[in-house]
Amino acid sequence: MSFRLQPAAPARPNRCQLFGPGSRPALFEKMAASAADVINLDLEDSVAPNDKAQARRNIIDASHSVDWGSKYLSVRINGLDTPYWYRDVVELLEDGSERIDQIMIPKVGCAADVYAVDALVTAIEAAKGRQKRISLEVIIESAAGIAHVEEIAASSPRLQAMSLGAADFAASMGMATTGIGGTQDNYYMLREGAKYWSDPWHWAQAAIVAACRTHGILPVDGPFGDFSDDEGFRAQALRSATLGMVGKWAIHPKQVALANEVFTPSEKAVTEAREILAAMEAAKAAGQGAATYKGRLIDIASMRQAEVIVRQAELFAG
Ligand SMILES: CC(C)(COP(=O)(O)OP(=O)(O)OC[C@H]1O[C@@H](n2cnc3c(N)ncnc32)[C@H](O)[C@@H]1OP(=O)(O)O)[C@@H](O)C(=O)NCCC(=O)NCCSC(=O)C[C@H](O)C(=O)O
Ligand SMILES: [Mg+2]
Repeated sequence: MSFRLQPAAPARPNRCQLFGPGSRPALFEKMAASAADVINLDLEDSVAPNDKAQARRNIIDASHSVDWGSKYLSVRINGLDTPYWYRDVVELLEDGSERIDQIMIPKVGCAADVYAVDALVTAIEAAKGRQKRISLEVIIESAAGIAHVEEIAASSPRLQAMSLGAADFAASMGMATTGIGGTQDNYYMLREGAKYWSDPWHWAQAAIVAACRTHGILPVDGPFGDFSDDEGFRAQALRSATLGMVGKWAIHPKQVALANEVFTPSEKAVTEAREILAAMEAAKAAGQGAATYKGRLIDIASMRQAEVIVRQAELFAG
């Protein structure tokens, strides 16, 4: 372990982030009633330019009128390259209720993007005497974003979560696909005439997880566009969970249960993790640093792995 300890990410459930356009207020009550841990009301790409001002008003009104229960309530503002973003922040925090928890910044390309939003949020909070400190989340969805991912993860004490935005990421990278996440037909290895598909999102996800874990940020997988493909969503989510991501976006309500299922450790996994911890406690009491569990090696590092699963299970139980 480095002399500098790895900080813990915020201890709150973030298995599923359900998105809905700010221009469709009829969806808000349904979103609030869903089983998603986080709600993302969108002012950015799902809202047409002519609807931006009304969408802001809809979200502000809903922050007062809708019962969001225990949901973590996040609003995605417009990108810093647009004329909309500063009004998004100003109006949301001047007129929106204290129920708003988080602002999501899209297309972040460098730490200064987060700094700019942080400065504006800080000024408004002080001027308006807001009681709740707004947190930030960012989307890595450009070549610049992934190139600067570590400095972005370190950019602000307000930063709590970071997502991969597969659609804009693919566009910015010039990737030859219109798919939003998932298996890409042309990304395969060939051996003796058989195709073996590989995962073009893997390296960006791994870079995001490493940056997030270094700085105590929640790494989240973004959208899976084909909401008619449950198995495709599940496969993508399982890969993300295996890499260390804590949750995934839902762009349609039918994806919420899938994300919750994948990012909640199964009873079998939790039982196994507890058994590993017990076996290692017994080994330590006997003066040993390693032991055998179901025919395989376990040691002190296995305890740390098992603790990750037990901590997750405890988070969702309570
Ligand atoms: C994708 C949708 C446009 C589909 O909407 P719709 O045609 O209304 O869907 P259905 O008829 O299948 O709906 C069935 C019922 O579910 C309700 N519904 C629909 N969407 C939602 C929702 N988001 N939350 C809650 N409830 C929802 C319908 O009202 C129906 O209810 P009922 O009639 O009572 O049965 C739509 O789902 C949608 O707009 N999704 C979100 C789109 C969005 O926010 N996109 C932005 C995030 S993705 C992105 O930005 C890309 C990223 O940045 C990147 O670069 O990768
Ligand atoms: Mg995007």
